[in-house]
Amino acid sequence: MSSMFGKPRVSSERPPQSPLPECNVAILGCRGAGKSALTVKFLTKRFISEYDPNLEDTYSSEELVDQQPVLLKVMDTADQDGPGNCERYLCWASAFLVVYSIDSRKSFEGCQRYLEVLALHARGCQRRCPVLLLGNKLDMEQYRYRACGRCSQQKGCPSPAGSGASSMRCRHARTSLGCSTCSTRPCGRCGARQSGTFPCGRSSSPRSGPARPWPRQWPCPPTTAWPPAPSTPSPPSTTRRYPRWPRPSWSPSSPRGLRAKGRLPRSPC
Ligand SMILES: Nc1nc2c(ncn2[C@@H]2O[C@H](COP(=O)(O)OP(=O)(O)OP(=O)(O)O)[C@@H](O)[C@H]2O)c(=O)[nH]1
Repeated sequence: MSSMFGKPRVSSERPPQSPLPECNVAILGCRGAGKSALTVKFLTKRFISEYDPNLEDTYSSEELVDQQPVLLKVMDTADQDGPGNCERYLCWASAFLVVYSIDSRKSFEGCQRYLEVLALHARGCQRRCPVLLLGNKLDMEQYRYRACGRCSQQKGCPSPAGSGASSMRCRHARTSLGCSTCSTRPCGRCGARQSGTFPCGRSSSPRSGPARPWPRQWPCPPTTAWPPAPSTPSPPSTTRRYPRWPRPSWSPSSPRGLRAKGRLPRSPC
């Protein structure tokens, strides 16, 4: 049994005649939401920042799901302007991931159109496909728009309860989406950017800490939680499990793939 992505591989123990069950996952969302980054992170456990926004591809990886080996196929879509030509993934996928960036209200609102398309498709479809609404770029929490509770200005990504996720019958992955304070954001009513009490009278949460200029820097560099993308292939190390190159366990369906997207360094071989 060899190791792949830190998980045990079982392919060598499988009789050759029994094909793996397949699971097709389509990753949807507005441009820049981080779909490709998520895909790459999942496949390689690395964060790679360069990208070509116009490329779309499907990748496959053997994974363990409930202790069972599954051939997971991930379609990293690249719609130009919201859902279009949706048949290519509606008929193909058995699960959908609708991604938005927590620092972009526009990307969140863009998800609504995808969820509507999926809901429409589900109505005319016999099989039920799970849909997950996913808030991405959690390291950008400090730049996330938020609603001012006093002014009722909905500038930010709403909480899952108000997101419409339940009415769209999808799950909403919320890791840091909760609106705790907007003290580091301009107040929707008075425009002030400070902690404590705003000129309009709204108080900030004590959890907010010191005020930060907003935005401090844009675009935000990846935090330390994201390993920097090396420009050359990383040799396997004992502390970090980066895949060997070339990696046999997953592959883009076309030569364009991630490498063409600039997301993967070229193999040294
Ligand atoms: N800070 C931070 N940046 C991210 C994260 N995920 C993606 N990005 C950056 O966001 C930008 C867009 O990411 P992509 O993965 O290309 O987004 P996409 O949804 O695939 O965009 P399209 O290919 O245009 O559809 C890139 O500059 C990424 O480096 C994240 O979790 N944190």
